Amino acid sequence: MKYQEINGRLVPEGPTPDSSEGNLSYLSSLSHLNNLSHLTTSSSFRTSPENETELIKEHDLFFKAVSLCHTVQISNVQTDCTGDGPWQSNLAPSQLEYYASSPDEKALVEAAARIGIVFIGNSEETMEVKTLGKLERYKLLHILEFDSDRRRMSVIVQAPSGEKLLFAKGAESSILPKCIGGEIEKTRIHVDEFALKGLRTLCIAYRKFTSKEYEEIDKRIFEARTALQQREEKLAAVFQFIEKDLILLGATAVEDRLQDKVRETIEALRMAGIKVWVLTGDKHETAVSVSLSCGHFHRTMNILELINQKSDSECAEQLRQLARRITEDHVIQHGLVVDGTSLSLALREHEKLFMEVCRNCSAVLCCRMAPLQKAKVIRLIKISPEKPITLAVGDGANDVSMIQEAHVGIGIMGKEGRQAARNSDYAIARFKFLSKLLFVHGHFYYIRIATLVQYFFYKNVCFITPQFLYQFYCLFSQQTLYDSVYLTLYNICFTSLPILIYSLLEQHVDPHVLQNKPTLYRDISKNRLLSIKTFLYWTILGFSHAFIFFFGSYLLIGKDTSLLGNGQMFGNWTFGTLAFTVMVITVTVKMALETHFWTWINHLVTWGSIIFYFVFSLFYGGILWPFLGSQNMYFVFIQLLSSGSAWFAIILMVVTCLFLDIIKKVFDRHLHPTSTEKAQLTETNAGIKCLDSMCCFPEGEAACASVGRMLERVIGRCSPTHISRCEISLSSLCCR
Ligand SMILES: Nc1ncnc2c1ncn2[C@@H]1O[C@H](COP(=O)(O)OP(=O)(O)OP(=O)(O)O)[C@@H](O)[C@H]1O
Ligand SMILES: [Mg+2]
Repeated sequence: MKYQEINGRLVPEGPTPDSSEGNLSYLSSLSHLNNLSHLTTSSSFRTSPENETELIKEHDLFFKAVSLCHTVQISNVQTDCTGDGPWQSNLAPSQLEYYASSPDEKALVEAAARIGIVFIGNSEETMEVKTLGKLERYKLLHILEFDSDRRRMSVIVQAPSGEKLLFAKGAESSILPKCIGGEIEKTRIHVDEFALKGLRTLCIAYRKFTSKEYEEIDKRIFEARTALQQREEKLAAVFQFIEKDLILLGATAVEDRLQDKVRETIEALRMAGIKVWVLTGDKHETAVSVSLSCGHFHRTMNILELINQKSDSECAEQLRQLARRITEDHVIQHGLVVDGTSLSLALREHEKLFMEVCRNCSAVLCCRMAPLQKAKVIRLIKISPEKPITLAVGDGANDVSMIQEAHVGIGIMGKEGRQAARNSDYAIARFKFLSKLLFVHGHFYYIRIATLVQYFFYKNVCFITPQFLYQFYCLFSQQTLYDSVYLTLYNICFTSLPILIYSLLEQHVDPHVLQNKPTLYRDISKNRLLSIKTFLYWTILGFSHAFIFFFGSYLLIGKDTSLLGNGQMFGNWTFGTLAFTVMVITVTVKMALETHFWTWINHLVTWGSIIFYFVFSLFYGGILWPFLGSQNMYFVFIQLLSSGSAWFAIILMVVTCLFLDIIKKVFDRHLHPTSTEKAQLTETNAGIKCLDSMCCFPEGEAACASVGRMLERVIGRCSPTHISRCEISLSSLCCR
């Protein structure tokens, strides 16, 4: 806890971890007010005996509220070690391990424990708190659960004295309007100050119930919870009825530290041509401050605001003004801040105008968003005229709806539980891994899938077109060009493995280059590799290859040509087999030409497929198989291979087919290479690659340093050409 604010008095520095009994000196010091003067800002505060008791009461109630109003759980393992369970009153707080779905709650309960008000366990019916070593049992009557629309939660407890109390905590916008007592205005100012520092704030309040009041609300809660229809609405109405007439106790501010490399990751996303929007439930000031610190907003940016709009017309006017400012202000970049209520007004009737403003802003920040609003924003972007692909990243339960709405949903397994991760398409452990996920794995899989799909079309066009052309020469007699076994095995055995292995292993550029140069991602943006142009290219390539297979075979071993030494001529099946053989080789070598990353598996399946075809054909046609009724291919393949001219025909046709493709590739690469193609030329040192990945782990860093030193020594013995290469590798080591 960074700050606490108790009834208008600001405590600038939070308590520090202390003894096993909590920071007893802190609370006991409350009774010696000379120690307390530095904690207060209220000038009206005097250290008189009445104030002293009042202050102790306020502090006590505030911390009681903090340690009772939550849904934190205690780890059983930790509590087992002293006595017989979590109810042990002599349990040392340092042995307690708190678990919560909200990191704020955990921080607050831990902070209260350090002060000396230790939450030591709960069951369905009681909550136990130890105040300065004295055990107090609170009967837990009801929990009014937190939800992101209400932005608050409450508990109703029965104090040991028998009093029935409601403790509520939540966003200042949802608690302060419900308060009728306490230092509301002072607290509001303090909360704003905290938020400007980028801290996450919560307000804490309480209410006392008379027994009659409690009976009434108990009845209402029971009715709502057991309702068979519209339970949610009924519960919301009851919560609304209960959480009112509160007395403000104070506010808390918790620092929500950014994970490491958030700034770098956001910068990389931007360089990759990805537009970043931040959607958060946080307060406006907190959200802006966090956006500035994470690099979403820059100091040089012109920040436009659409906040606190009350009506449609006011909102429309503000939007028009913003649109005007964007055209008039000669600033390169604009950032837009919009809050939940203004956003719903903007989307009601002025959707187009709003989108127009957003389109001209390089960064958009939406704060105080309810979960469904986050999903709505994603839908709005999805259906905008540009039809962009949306990706949502979130870590909390309030991000689930937006994760599900986006084309790609990514959940971060973090302090806020696993709900987001469980509902996502991909789950990552840290935000920084997003760049590797997109720029390395995303890029690889896009290339792999794009090639896989188009190659399949290509190889089947190659396969079926000669059969079609053949019909013109066999009087449409339904005679097949290839034997039925070849027809069956073409896609299953002869040409399946190279593309399968390609689509699993291909790395067209070194992964480190991809990660360090996010701009390469632009080469595959807008589905560039699956565009009509590339699809047509592959299809035309397939047709041209098929024409070469068919007419090449026809010309080279046509009916009047004798190709065997003894004057024998080839028949129908030999003609078909020749075309088929050329096809299997061409299609496989074409895959080899597409492959940039050669492993032994690629070699095995590529050359293995061709060898398998030959070996299979030799056995298939070379033996009279007893279980085959008729064997059209008997000795056909062997006869084909025994002709030198057939070998010449095969080589000539394969080379002709691939030559066209190679020429196109060479011209393309030299005349207008893409950045990815340029990067492919960047030399990468295989030895350094494994070092690089080693450095990603903390344990690897020490090893890296020593290897780095060793390399430096080795450089001294290198030739000048090698030195420059080593230096690049070394500098990449030193960056870490
Ligand atoms: N456990 C809680 N108890 C009471 N109030 C809470 C709790 N968690 C959050 N709040 C309040 O409700 C607000 C909205 O919370 P929500 O979880 O929707 O978004 P967030 O956690 O602030 O931001 P993000 O969208 O970045 O996760 C918070 O800003 C906070 O003021
Ligand atoms: Mg949250």
